[in-house]
Amino acid sequence: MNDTPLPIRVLGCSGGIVAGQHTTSFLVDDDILIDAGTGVASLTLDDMQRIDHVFLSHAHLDHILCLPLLLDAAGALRHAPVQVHALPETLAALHRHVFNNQIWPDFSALPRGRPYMNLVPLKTGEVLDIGNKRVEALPARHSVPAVGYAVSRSMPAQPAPCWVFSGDTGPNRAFWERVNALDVGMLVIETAFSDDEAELAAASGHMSPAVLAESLTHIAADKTFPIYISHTKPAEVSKIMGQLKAANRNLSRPLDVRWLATGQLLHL
Ligand SMILES: Nc1ncnc2c1ncn2[C@@H]1O[C@@H]2COP(=O)(O)O[C@H]2[C@H]1O
Repeated sequence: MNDTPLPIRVLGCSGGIVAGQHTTSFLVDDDILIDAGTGVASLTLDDMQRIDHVFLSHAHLDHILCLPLLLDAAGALRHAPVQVHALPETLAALHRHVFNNQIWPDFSALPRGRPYMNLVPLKTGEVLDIGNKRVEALPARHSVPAVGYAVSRSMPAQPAPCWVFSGDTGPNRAFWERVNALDVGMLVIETAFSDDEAELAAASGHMSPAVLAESLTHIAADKTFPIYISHTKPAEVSKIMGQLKAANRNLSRPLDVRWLATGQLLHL
């Protein structure tokens, strides 16, 4: 059914590893994985086998770490290669540095005749319809080529609310322009560092609370949706949340800012 709520399992949403937390990975329905961080390790073999499409936001380790292991665990159980979608630069980096037959087998060519994955380049702004779901690659500004994603039910007759994921990004007007044009049901946006680390956040293409608060002023006045904070660095979680709450209180229009947790189940 096209109008049933779209379940999104937060397998991981942390900016680093620590007991009980995992790095970025979201399971949309049961067949689309957005990023493949350490959260993938909490899936059963049955869960892994059902994943037909993996969308990667960028090539950094915390977002791709479990892809090689996922393919090794579930590849032989599947009848078709997993479609791995990402920017061409991301796919090239993966192929060169990970699936190079040294760090890991090249599963885009192995096993011979029935490889476990198919690398599918995408462009920022591209929209893919996958069964009854729609995935759009959104602009992001990070230290390496990156995208975010908007995911929704495909509804031919009417726009459906989207789950929007910023990916790793610093401030980026193009992202907010697209967000304002979409029917957003909920937004997951990163705030990796506290304001004390604002310099590092800027150098590494991330948000800090003051920068995020300024960015949130770009949301059109008629838009309301929950804003979930992700990708916080484990050593700074409480500092980031404290600073973000204070910055949000000072906005002329305070927003519905929430904390995203590993294991959370979102319904769009
Ligand atoms: N110049 C830097 N100095 C220290 N740490 C960095 C620097 N650049 C990037 N990093 C860290 O490396 C991490 C790579 O993944 P992230 O972008 O999530 O977050 C980044 C920071 O935590």
